[in-house]
Amino acid sequence: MTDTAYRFQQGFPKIGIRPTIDGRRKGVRESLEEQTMNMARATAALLAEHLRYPNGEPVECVIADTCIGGVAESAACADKFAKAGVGLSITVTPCWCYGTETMDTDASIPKAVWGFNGTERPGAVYLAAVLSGYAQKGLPAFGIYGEDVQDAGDTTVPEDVKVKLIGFAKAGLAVAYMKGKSYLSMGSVSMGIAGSIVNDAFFQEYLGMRTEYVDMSEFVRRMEEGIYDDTEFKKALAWVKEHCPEGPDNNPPQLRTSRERKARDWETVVKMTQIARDLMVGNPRLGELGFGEEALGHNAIVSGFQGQRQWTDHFPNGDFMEAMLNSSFDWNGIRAPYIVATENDSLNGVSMLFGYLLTNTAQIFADVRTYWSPDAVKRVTGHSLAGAAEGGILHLINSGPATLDGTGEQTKDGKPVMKPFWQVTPEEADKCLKATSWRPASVEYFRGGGYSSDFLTRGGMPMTMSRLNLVKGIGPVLQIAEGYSIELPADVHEALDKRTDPTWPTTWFAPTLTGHGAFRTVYDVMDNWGANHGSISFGHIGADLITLASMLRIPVNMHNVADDRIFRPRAWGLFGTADPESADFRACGNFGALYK
Ligand SMILES: C[C@H](O)[C@@H](O)[C@@H](O)C(=O)CO
Ligand SMILES: [Mn+2]
Repeated sequence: MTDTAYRFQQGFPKIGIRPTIDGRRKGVRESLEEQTMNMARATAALLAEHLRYPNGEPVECVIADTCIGGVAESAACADKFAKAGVGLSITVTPCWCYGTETMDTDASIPKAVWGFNGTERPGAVYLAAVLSGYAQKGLPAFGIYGEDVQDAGDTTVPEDVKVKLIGFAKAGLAVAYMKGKSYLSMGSVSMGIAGSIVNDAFFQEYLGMRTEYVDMSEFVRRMEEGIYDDTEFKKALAWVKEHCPEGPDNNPPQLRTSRERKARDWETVVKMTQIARDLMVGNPRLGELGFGEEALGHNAIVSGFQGQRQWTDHFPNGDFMEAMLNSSFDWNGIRAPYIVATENDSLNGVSMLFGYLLTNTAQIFADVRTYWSPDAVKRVTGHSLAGAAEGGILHLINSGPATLDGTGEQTKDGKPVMKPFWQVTPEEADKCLKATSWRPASVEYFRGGGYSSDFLTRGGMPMTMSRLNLVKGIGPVLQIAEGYSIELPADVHEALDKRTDPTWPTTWFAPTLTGHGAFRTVYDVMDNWGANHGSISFGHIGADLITLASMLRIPVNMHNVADDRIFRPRAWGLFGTADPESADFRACGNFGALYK
């Protein structure tokens, strides 16, 4: 079985489509059956065309067996959906129907209603009626209503409706897919980083996820007792020798380790990579080797590795393991990334998970290290920042865990991009590997050695940095900054990079400014960042993150997404419309965590 087939054998949540209808027979219902079912079919076709599951297959929709005119048909549909593994629902209708009788009352699944904007029958009146019912019952639902009136026979889905259907479905699938999966904590708290205090109540109540914990000594046990696939190890080590060039040792001469020691470190970091992956998702080969329990894994969709300091004070650091697992390729070929947070920062891991599930692309994990003002750059390099970097830049850099996809060596129409694994070509994977060197770890920090990935992200990529923070008294809060990766002249990058640890991967990032709040200046973005880390996703996905956060009842405390791209449940407007940021906090607080 391939890596991808094995990992995704549990399957994926389906999208349930509910065509609702006016139940009156002898004329009304009969005249609407076909138009209503056509809306359901058009919605299913649209979503299957535009959305893919993490394994690259088109998403699947399940349509109710009949149109839903009343509660009996609602119940039959709920039954069908439960059996089919539906994780989110979209109700569609061109006409008036009976609100509370036809609504979907399963509180845990995200819901949307598309009310056809026509004149012959009042679909939009039903939409308003049923959304008031959802609000009254504490079941927030998304309302979709095309801006322009359509004729009754028009089976097309207007552009504005398409955007909303896709936006809702993408976020709803993320909610449904993470439910029941695990965060695997490998080790405990890293260097007092609060995000690595893995909070089980948050995972359980907000994400529907489990938290699993293993001590890092499990790596030692598996290495010493041979609980890994040695055939794969040999193949991996040979591949690493060919594709992962070792960079220069930046340590002071007296701290440099011997060639023998470096060779041993390579073996250890490859084994660590195999072991972390096996811990996350299991490995059927371990079963064949007589390790049935270990073969099963922890059903983890995201994990974190403490590393610093107990592990890294003695063993090679986790950088190679984290960087490779977070990438879309390794010695087994091109495959979906595993999501692994460094320093076991589970909250940044969740931000990575959100970005991954919304895009199917690999994520960059980084320290939000330095704000470089235009004046400071000018002072130390003589260079004047311009274009998207005009207002200053952020230096995103951390030992290791940034995906190698973050080199920007995949391209579309000649421009750097990060792609879902099924679009990545072997040549592109090779280019990402060639753009990365593996520098012997800084031994002052990492006494146990290891290798840190060193690369520079290509400029001009639209990117979104996000971060989940926990605040006592509120709970989780999400922050989002859309912007661009920046390409500096080589000597300017050199000069700035050499002032910190040059063995780590760098992304120069310029957030898009709005002129107010946290986006008045780049300095303000840095000054308002809630923690030491951020997760960076390719593309401008701020709107999708906001939709997802609202489904999970996580308020967004700062973002630079234009108002007309924001899509939240209709009830959010009932908490105030002039200041949606504050209303979001009230709405999330009022409805509470999705699985409470
Ligand atoms: C080597 C250092 O301990 C780094 O790992 C540290 O600066 C961080 O990344 C903190 O987030
Ligand atoms: Mn860090």
